[in-house]
Amino acid sequence: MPISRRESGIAPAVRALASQVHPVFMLPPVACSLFGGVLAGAFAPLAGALHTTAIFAAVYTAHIKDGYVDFYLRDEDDDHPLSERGCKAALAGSTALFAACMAGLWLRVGLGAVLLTLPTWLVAYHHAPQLDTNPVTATTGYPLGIALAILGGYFVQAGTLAPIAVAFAAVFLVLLSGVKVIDDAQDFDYDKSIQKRTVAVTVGPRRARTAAYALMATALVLVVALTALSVFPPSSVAAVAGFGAVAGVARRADAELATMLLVRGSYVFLALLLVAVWFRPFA
Ligand SMILES: CC(C)=CCC/C(C)=C/CC/C(C)=C/COP(=O)(O)OP(=O)(O)O
Repeated sequence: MPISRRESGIAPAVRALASQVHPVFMLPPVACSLFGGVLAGAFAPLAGALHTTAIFAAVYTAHIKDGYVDFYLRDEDDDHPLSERGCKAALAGSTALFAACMAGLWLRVGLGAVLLTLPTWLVAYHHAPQLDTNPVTATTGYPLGIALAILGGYFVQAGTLAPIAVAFAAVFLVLLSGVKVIDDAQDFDYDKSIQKRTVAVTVGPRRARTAAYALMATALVLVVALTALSVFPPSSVAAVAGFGAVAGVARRADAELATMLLVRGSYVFLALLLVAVWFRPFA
């Protein structure tokens, strides 16, 4: 049985496997792995490459498994580029790549790096059909992966964790959970029809919006508190002001436009925080 569900041959197989690489979802965790490393100061390329590849393999695993479950087990999707065998082969391949990176990190950095990175694969592999059936784990899975990517990226360079890395991980876990609630609200009607329990389906779109903006506000307050505690430098408030302004506009938009604004706002937020920490302009 071929890898592609449509045609046999190497080129269709490669195209089908490549179709499951979603840059919009995959670039942020990979960037966060690198960002964690940059945050640590000195950057060892081999350890950085092993961690970044492991994070890519984890997110790829999540997408392959989610696509397989949605199409072959739940009959939710109309089409899927990979055959059943293709899904299983891709899962085995991404898991083998992840395991090879774990072995490399163990040898190069130590057990701590493995213990901080392994949960990304566990969360990814169990996203569907286990974690995506509960509104809390369906919402926090991807943000948790991002937070772990920052922590692991830092650890593989520094050999330890520091308050600044934990602070970044916590802020992004809370902020992106808020963004994910708005993102999921876009599919409210469809998710309700298939009884997919997102936050919007579980508590209703209005309360989901309130919860989402409360989570984002909590992340911004956390940055201010961590600035007051000197974990973040004073100029970090610029990131709070930047994201706060975007969130203010998004609040008046529909779920689709709000998601687009908030995702871009998250990139600006990360960039402003990075500039604040890296250059410490008012230090
Ligand atoms: C390192 C890292 C970031 C790990 C986290 C991995 C993780 C949990 C990714 C989720 C990616 C995914 C399949 C999103 C779509 O699911 P959905 O259920 O929201 O949407 P869908 O099933 O309707 O497509």
